[in-house]
Amino acid sequence: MVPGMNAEIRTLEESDVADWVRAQYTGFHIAPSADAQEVEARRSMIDLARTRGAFDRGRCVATFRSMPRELTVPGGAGVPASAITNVAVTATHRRRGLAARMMAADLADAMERGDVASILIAAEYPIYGRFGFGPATWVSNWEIDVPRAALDDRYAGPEDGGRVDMATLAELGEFGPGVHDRLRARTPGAIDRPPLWWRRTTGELRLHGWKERFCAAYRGPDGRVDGFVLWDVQDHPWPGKLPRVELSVADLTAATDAAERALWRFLLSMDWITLITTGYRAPDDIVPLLLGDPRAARTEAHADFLWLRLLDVPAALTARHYAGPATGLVLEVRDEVRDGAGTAAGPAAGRFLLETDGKGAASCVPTSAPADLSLSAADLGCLYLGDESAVRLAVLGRVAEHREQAARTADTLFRTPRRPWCPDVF
Ligand SMILES: CC(=O)SCCNC(=O)CCNC(=O)[C@H](O)C(C)(C)COP(=O)(O)OP(=O)(O)OC[C@H]1O[C@@H](n2cnc3c(N)ncnc32)[C@H](O)[C@@H]1OP(=O)(O)O
Repeated sequence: MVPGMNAEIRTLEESDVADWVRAQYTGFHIAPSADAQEVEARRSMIDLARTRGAFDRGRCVATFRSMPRELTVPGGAGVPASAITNVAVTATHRRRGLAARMMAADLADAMERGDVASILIAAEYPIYGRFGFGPATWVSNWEIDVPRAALDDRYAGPEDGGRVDMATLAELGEFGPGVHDRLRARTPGAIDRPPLWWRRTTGELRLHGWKERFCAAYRGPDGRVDGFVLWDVQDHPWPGKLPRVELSVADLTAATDAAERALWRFLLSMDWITLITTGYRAPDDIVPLLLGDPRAARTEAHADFLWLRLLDVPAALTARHYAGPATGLVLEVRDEVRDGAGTAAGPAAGRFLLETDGKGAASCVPTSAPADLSLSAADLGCLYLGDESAVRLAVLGRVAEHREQAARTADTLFRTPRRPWCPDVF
């Protein structure tokens, strides 16, 4: 018998937590010993009923957990999503179906709870497509050569009647959640930040790796905080007495367009700073276009970010808004769930009639009418938040058109004016 083939997969008991943390760290190549304080801190983050381990001869060899999150969809509504994280299989037990078995169990729980989708951030691209996930948002990270960049004159003026001030992390704890909720409401792909996120970011709870960051807030003309930015700075030896200081943006959250412009302008005009790393922004972030020379923003990374798996197609498609006219589109969705032992029809499988009212709203119900488009659940996951193009997937042969121009119609309905973006790693 190959070791681990018959490992027991189950949710955790209180007494399993330390062993589970060790296994998760081992899988992520983090030194495995965690002291009692760290185990206690990790315990405060997990829901035992949503945390699984695989146990071989009594030792935890694989980890998996999920958390509730509200995911913003086009139009601004939030849908209940299951956010999967901490998926790790110890190298001694890899490729024996443990991740697949834990995924099948977690997806079954999510369906039973009535979650509309499961979401995750994939460590590596090839892992999750087989489980019905598709990349639904992408990110770009730019490195800006600041001395070369210079602000475009059109944006160098006064800050729209508002002002930027430094803020303490304690102040961030007060105004931050409200600003972030306003950003979420206008950003498909964003998820809520639970109170623990704010406690860890502001240093109220200092876990392994915490460091103090700089923070500034933008107040609009009415005095309300409309945005904030958190950043780190790394100073290097100054060659020939010329500054060489790098600024890394950890979080730039703006609830208004003016706040977004003003905060970037603030960062780009700081003395000494020679390089700004933007962090993972939406690929259509405004920052390169604020520069007199957008080429001074070099794309360091452009990659998939939030992966999405639909669990309830009618609920998901009804919850979001659509551009375009009143029309109908019949989607045939292929879906299979693999659990390491075999395959079965997945929750997104079926044929669905999407009818839009031309004002944004839509209904979606199962139908037996002939399909206009057929595609996999993973590819519907790519289209759902508005980022991917059905026409592009049709060129690849991943979307099949059974009615002329059906992919074009899908794009008219599904695509969003600004690209969806998930600002959070989870
Ligand atoms: C949301 C997150 O937490 S992302 C973090 C994911 N974790 C990591 O990357 C940590 C390091 N890697 C690992 O811990 C493991 O290798 C995991 C979790 C990626 C996979 O766990 P395993 O138990 O080895 O996967 P499992 O045996 O269930 O594989 C299922 C299928 O996925 C495939 N697969 C698994 N991992 C990968 C991978 N990294 N790349 C390509 N294919 C993969 C397997 O080959 C298998 O394919 P098959 O069904 O055609 O035979």
